[in-house]
Amino acid sequence: MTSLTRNPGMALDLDWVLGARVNTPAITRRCASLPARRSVKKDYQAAWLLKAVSLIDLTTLSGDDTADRVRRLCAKARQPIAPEVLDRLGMSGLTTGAVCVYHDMIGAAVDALQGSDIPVAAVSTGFPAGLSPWHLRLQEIRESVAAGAQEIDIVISRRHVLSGNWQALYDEMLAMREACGEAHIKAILATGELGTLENVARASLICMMAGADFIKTSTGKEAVNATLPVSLTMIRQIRDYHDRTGIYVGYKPAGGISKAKDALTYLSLMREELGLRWLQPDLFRFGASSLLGDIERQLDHYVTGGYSAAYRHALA
Ligand SMILES: O=C[C@H](O)COP(=O)(O)O
Repeated sequence: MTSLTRNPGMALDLDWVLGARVNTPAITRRCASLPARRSVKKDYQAAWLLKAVSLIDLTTLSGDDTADRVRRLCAKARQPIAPEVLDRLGMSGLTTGAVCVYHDMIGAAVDALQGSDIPVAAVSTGFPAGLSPWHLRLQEIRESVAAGAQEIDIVISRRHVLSGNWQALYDEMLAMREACGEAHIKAILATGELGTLENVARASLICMMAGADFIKTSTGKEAVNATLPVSLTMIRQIRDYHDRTGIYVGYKPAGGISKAKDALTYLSLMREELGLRWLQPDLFRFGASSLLGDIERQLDHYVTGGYSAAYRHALA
């Protein structure tokens, strides 16, 4: 896989953060027009769906996860699309971007992915609430890295955003990044709990200033997870951060993205707002547990002309 880009971060610039404004009606209008305008057909659609597969953090984050389930997920990450379908599409060697699991499942995932280039991502820091004692959240990051996770998805303290305590959010993010060492850090904002798009924009900037390699929308456990307006708000902050610093930060929408057509809409949004560079696995991932199943069905349909039953793709 493409080696991941790192964000060195910068000093907290509060003027920049507090100056961030979001034109909510304009964001809403732009997002409403996207699914209707986006129309990728036939060969192009198949190619874009294969691209989407390569960008999935194939995820299982359930209380009843077992090593067996994680091993099956890893087998799927190694071979996400049936070889005969891939063959008909003239492609080989396709894998997902990563496998994403809870800390306790890292060992099983690392073992099952031996010999592949697929990284293990772990959700750490008391996922999903992120409210366990501070020293334990940092310790969990260190232990996840020691167990073999190459990517760490942390959750920020929503209360720092809701109370406007930007310095505390910056300090928290900085400490978490340091605890990650060489592992890449994705900052989950839990946008469904941040109240306003302006808060989303400000939290995005703070996390990037404190060195987040990716900013991610949601844990998948909030009442509202990834949405297009939140995505547009976050990726415009990524663009602004890049324009001002030259630094590349990745984007990961997560939670509730389960349909191939929605994945295409997200890819189209990224391409229009940030350009093709942001459609590589080092700068874009889908956090998704069931998206792959629908993409498989659409590709099956493209190749065979008929839809396979969803149960045939139950694992993804
Ligand atoms: O980070 C990934 C999310 O937890 C996955 O959410 P999902 O199960 O709604 O696809």
